[in-house]
Amino acid sequence: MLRILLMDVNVLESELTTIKTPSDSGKSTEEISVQKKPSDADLIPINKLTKSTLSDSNSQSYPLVVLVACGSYSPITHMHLRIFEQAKNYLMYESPNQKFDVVGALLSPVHDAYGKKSLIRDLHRINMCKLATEDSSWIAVSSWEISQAGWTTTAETLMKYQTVLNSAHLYTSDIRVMLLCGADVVESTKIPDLWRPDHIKLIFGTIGVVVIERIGLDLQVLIEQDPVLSLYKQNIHIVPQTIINNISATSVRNLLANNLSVKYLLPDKVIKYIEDNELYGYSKKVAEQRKQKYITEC
Ligand SMILES: Nc1ncnc2c1ncn2[C@@H]1O[C@H](COP(=O)(O)OP(=O)(O)OP(=O)(O)O)[C@@H](O)[C@H]1O
Ligand SMILES: NC(=O)c1ccc[n+]([C@@H]2O[C@H](COP(=O)(O)O)[C@@H](O)[C@H]2O)c1
Repeated sequence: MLRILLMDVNVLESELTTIKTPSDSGKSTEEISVQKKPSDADLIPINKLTKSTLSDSNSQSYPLVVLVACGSYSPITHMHLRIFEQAKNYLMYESPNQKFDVVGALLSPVHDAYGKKSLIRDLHRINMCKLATEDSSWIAVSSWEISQAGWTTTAETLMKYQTVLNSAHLYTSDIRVMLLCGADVVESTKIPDLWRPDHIKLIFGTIGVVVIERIGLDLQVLIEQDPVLSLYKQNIHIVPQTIINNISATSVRNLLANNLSVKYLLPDKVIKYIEDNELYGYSKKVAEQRKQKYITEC
């Protein structure tokens, strides 16, 4: 089968021949690169945005929201996907305070230049995120961050998405981008020099944040005790974890490095991609050797 790939030449020129992309049929693919400079519209998909639902069924109208989750996704897990659903449930139906009409979400993998040791190449992370969200009617993957010349701060990324959504004129009322993250990201604002003070003010004070609780971290206390975050607590929506799920990408990488099963921690399509491309230390040879040993011993 002949497969044509459209890729951002700025970032991916050198990668084209070596990376196996998701194949619909599961058969082998031949890759040809067609070089094209992608526009923001190519990189920031808006095709999955839904119509407003809460506002339609009530005389009252609710602010329209697109959730944006910036992160490493190395690799994407079921927990990363789950936080979108948790946030949507909470903002639309469970929150005792202001409710929001969640019309879509963008999953925004970070640029390789962010420099975290655990990051594998951004094209792999994007491909896995796309496979993981194929079946979602409302979560889309943005390649905008990885297509920039270097790392983009979260505040700049959110502002970019807000601008693109504003100029698309999709709804009669305003649409608002909000940051979706786990509690560890909020905690990281305390790390000296990691976040610019004006960015903290912009993200927490103006844009708004939806935070998913993580085991071992008391968010209420963290926010109350922080002189800056406590100023913006009205704008920080804390989503309780009613079903505790603590899958971490770190533990998934550790399992893969030891050629151990990660089934049910990640979508099957993502597992197949990792195995096909032998990512995170997973080795087909070791897997085959183990299989042979098992057969011989039985
Ligand atoms: N178990 C979890 N509970 C709540 N939020 C989570 C959980 N796992 C990840 N997240 C959130 O998902 C987003 C993307 O996560 P990211 O890939 O950057 O880090 P991570 O999953 O903690 O990975 P790593 O283990 O590599 O540090 C972040 O906002 C993070 O806080
Ligand atoms: N100053 C900033 O804007 C800033 C600082 C640290 C992390 N982040 C973002 O947070 C996300 C998660 O990063 P970690 O995986 O390091 O927690 C990434 O998308 C990263 O870009 C942003």
